[in-house]
Amino acid sequence: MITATGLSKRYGAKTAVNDITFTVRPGVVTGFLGPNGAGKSTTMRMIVGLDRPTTGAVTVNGKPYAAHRAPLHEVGALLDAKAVHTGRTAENHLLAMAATHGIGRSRVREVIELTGLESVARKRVGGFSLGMGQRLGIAAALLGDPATVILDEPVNGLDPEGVLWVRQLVRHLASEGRTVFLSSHLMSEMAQTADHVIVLGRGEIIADAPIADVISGVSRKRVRVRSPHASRLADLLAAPEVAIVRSEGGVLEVTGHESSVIGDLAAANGIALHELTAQTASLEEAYLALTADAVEYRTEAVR
Ligand SMILES: Nc1ncnc2c1ncn2[C@@H]1O[C@H](COP(=O)(O)OP(=O)(O)OP(=O)(O)O)[C@@H](O)[C@H]1O
Repeated sequence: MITATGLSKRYGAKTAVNDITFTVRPGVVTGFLGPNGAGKSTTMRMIVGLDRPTTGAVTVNGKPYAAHRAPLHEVGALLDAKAVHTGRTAENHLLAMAATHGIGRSRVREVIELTGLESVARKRVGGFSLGMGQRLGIAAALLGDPATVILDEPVNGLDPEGVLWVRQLVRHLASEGRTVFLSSHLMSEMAQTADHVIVLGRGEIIADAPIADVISGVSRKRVRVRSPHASRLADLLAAPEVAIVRSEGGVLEVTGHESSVIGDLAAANGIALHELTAQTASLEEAYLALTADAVEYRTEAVR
């Protein structure tokens, strides 16, 4: 369990994280989403004591990270996969970490197998691909068999098989009752992996809910209508809160009316409908809608 209360981090005049309060619960996968610079990494660094909060506090399993006597058994974190001594082999890197906690060689072998690193375990980390580095970072995070696992962008650099592997691994870890907190930019990936999401924008929480609620909560439902009398129907549907986009073939994309309202209105006016389809927004659309005002580095549309 991770509990943050009124957590803020300022770097000089820059507020990276602004008074956030949240709980990451055991037994579910919680995704941490947000545009670049939203404050995800800063928050994760504060959770594991690598950054000191300017105000507020964060605890893991009831205590600040640094107050745990054997932190690797409490929290396993992958924060920067490149933060490894590149001259060491993967196995020696894990053995060195294990030695700090009296963790035996057999557990090192176990995490090497679990992360599919057997064939490269005796190779120097300096020559690793990004994907291998990610696997090694995950192996290190799991070394102490921790109750809480924090992974910053774990699928970054992984091939499709690796992405699937991470998804299955985190779901498995949650099913064992662990607290799993992972950040990602890949909304589609999160939709298939996380049960719950916390969305950060400009250092503030803009959503903290089950993933299905986030999708349905922010998206105004769109209805696709096709009719040989599209123009007449569009006139009838027009209202201040209603947006209608017309396209070829008598198709209207209507936002602001339920499909039942559109169907009833068409029937009452003797207008035939050839199609009436309610469209649900994807997680990607929901995310873009949520973070539209919170994107720090917006890419202007090319004219
Ligand atoms: N050491 C630092 N000194 C000054 N500013 C910092 C420092 N670390 C982070 N920031 C700023 O704080 C903000 C939040 O950064 P952070 O890396 O936490 O965001 P993020 O959501 O993890 O983004 P990304 O997805 O790009 O990694 C950014 O504006 C960043 O420039």
